[in-house]
Amino acid sequence: MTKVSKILIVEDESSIRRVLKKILEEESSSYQVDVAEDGEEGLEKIKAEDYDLVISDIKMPKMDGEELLVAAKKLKPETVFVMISGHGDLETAVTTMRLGAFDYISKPPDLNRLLTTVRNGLDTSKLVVENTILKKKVNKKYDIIGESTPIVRIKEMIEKVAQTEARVLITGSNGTGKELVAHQLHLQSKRAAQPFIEVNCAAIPSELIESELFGHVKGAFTSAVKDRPGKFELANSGTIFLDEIGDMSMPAQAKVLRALQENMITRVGAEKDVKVDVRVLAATNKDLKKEIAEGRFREDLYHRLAVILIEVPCLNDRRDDIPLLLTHFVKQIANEQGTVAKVLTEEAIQLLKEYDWTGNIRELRNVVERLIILGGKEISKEDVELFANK
Ligand SMILES: Nc1ncnc2c1ncn2[C@@H]1O[C@H](COP(=O)(O)OP(=O)(O)OP(=O)(O)O)[C@@H](O)[C@H]1O
Repeated sequence: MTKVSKILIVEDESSIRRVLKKILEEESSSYQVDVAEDGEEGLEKIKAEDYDLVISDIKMPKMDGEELLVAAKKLKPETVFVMISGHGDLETAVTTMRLGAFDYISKPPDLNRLLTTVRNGLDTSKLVVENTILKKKVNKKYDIIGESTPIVRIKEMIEKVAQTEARVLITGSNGTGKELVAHQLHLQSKRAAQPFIEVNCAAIPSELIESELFGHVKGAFTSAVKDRPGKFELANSGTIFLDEIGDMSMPAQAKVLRALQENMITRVGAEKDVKVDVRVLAATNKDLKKEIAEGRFREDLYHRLAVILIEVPCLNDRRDDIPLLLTHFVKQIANEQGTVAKVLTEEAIQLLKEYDWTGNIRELRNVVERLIILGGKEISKEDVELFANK
């Protein structure tokens, strides 16, 4: 069965409205066509119903087509708009394209052109919807699970801070979820549609870090065979996440400090500076105050980075979240493996809740994966005792 495509025609001239409706309904039985007489009525209908495509006249009483487009895109950004432009408003038609309209057709509408545009518009609509679903799936990977007081407090903080441009330093021991916090700060920010670039500062040898972060020009050093942008440039308009910042060498810290102070970077070997617009998030499992006292971390850089501090609590301090995390991981792993999720018995959950997890949620996830592979259909307390290795 073909999927129904819901189309709304917003047009004040009743003759054109009727003709358009008739043409579309005759073209395909899968087109379900609604009509509205002006922008205001159109907006009410868009609020109440999810349309795949809206065909809207530009000149209309009460609310014109451009206003309708802007208001509708705010409510339902994925709605595809085709504008109908009359003699005098070709320029407006071009403007509406910039405001997110898919296409425009001129009055009186040419039949073939109209049907092709509608078909193309509906194809685009399908792609946009699929894309949104995929993005949601990917973003779900970064959901922070937990309802304990410390986690709720962290989520509230993320919500407040994400909207701002403030730099954030995320601290906490290994595997507590610092990376998830950084992803959420990006996803809930205005920069969400722009790149999120992650740099693991501990994994890059100190002699390469400058080129990795700031890029290089051809010939800057032996292996620099061509110009290459660094992570700061790649993150332009978006967010850079400097993970394990406590492991960065002192010379590299000086360069990062300059980038933060001036919003400028210089590729290794280049003469000119490049302006960058990047939000900086950093994380560490080290006690940076101690690192500063021992001369391994620059105090000025610390103050640049830690405008907002988010301390992620370790799992032992939020044991109440363990059952939720267990269910989450069981589902997530079953999903990855394409199998049916197993069930943990109450006793198994209780036992896992009592173990000493230090901070590491990654370890908890590994244990769940092991239990799924080695345990029975229903994961029992005995399975936990045998395979959890705690
Ligand atoms: N609250 C949570 N809800 C769901 N999954 C979580 C949560 N916290 C951590 N995880 C999962 O645990 C693993 C480790 O988390 P993450 O990589 O964010 O930790 P980290 O603190 O950045 O670790 P590291 O210090 O080793 O870089 C990831 O698989 C992550 O998805």
